[in-house]
Amino acid sequence: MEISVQGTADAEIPEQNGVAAPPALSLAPPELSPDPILSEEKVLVSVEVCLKPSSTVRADDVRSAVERMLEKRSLSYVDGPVEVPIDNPFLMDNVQRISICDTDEWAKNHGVLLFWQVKPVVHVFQLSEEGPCEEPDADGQLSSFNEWILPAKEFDGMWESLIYEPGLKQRLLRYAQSALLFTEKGVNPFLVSWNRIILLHGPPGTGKTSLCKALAQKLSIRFNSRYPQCQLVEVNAHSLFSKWFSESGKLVAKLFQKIQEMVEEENNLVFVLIDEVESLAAARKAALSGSEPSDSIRVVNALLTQMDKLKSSPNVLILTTSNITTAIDIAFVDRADIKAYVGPPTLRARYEILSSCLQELVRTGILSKFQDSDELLPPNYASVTGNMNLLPREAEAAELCKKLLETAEVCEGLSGRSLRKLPFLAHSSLADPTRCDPCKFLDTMIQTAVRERSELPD
Ligand SMILES: Nc1ncnc2c1ncn2[C@@H]1O[C@H](COP(=O)(O)OP(=O)(O)OP(=O)(O)O)[C@@H](O)[C@H]1O
Repeated sequence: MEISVQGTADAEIPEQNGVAAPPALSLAPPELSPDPILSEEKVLVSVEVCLKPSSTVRADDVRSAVERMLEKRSLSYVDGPVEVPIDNPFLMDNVQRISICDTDEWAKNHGVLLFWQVKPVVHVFQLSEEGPCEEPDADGQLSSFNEWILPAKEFDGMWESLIYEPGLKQRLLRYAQSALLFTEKGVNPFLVSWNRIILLHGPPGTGKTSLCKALAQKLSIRFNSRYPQCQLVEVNAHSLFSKWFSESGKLVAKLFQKIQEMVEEENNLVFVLIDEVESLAAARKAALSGSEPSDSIRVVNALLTQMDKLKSSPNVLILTTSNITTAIDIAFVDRADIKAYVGPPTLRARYEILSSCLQELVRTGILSKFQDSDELLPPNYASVTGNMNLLPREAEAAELCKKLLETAEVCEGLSGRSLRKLPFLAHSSLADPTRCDPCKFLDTMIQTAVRERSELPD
């Protein structure tokens, strides 16, 4: 029987074969999501506040100071930096930067987000400068995992630098936030089932590993009131299964023992990043064909069992990546809740990636400024592809945009990794690298891209 979850008890009950059908299960009619323009409901906007490395003040004091500062702001909210007010010595002394995040989706659907529509949620954090901790094993060999304290200086800005089709990053962030919330609230896993495992798959160089690290960094900032400590353990599955094959069993045991110790501390949020998970399937296959020691299958099984064990800990999220979707162990794919395909960059993403490369070269003085102005930014993709009514003085900017768009078109088929290398390769082929304006530089980028594409395997 179909159960309707809409309608009210007063709704007319249709007759079925002359017999009055039983009343449909009545739930309250769904509420329309309130429009903050018309109602009192506010849009939650994350505001991230990065403390200076030297700062020793309490995060709560900074949060209150930033909240007071934002109350005085009568501007619209868009993603990007907010200036630290110079008349606020407390913030000036302690805060490195303040950024507004996640408003882009709202802006896309509804236009401008005005200050009175917003409820800012302030997250205060300080970056760890410790770097990766690689523990050598008993024989002095490098271990098969790296450990980071989050939020780490090395991953700062990574989230913003990754450009995908709209929605992908938000989807991952929301998924991870829900997964942590469900566990936190003690939702019964027999009634509602979810794992805390994400699988990103797609061609090489599309930013999967970086996206996992950036997501872990983001979550460590967003959840820092609940989890004041946060760690990322980066495991390379390939090295786990091939480098010291006979030792693999011990390595898996050692790795998970270490993770288990981290997880036992309930204020610790632990991310386990397993790269190249397709090697699990390869190890199992090799074991079956007899070309590898037969205990490899036990190692794969041990890994899966250990991952299942971790499921009972509320403070772990497992992030995995693979280049070869079809070859991922089916037992593994089944365990992942979110399987997101991360493909090569679209035209828009290529434009934005190349634009951010140019900005960086202008910022560092390698390229001259656009039209000798103070403006570092070439116009964004939307203004290039939309109806751009440029003023005459902006004609030069328009020229630059067109060139950039042309370059992005030529780069079709190149991965994000290759795109980020392109400016370097182009620069190294310049006859006179000391005199470089952005438009001429883009001509060299086009030539370099054509050469790079011709060298791609068929
Ligand atoms: N969509 C993207 N936007 C911006 N930068 C990107 C993008 N994709 C890749 N990159 C750049 O490429 C670099 C390499 O990415 P990363 O190693 O994370 O890719 P991957 O998909 O994990 O590669 P592999 O599968 O070969 O390990 C990133 O650090 C980033 O600079």
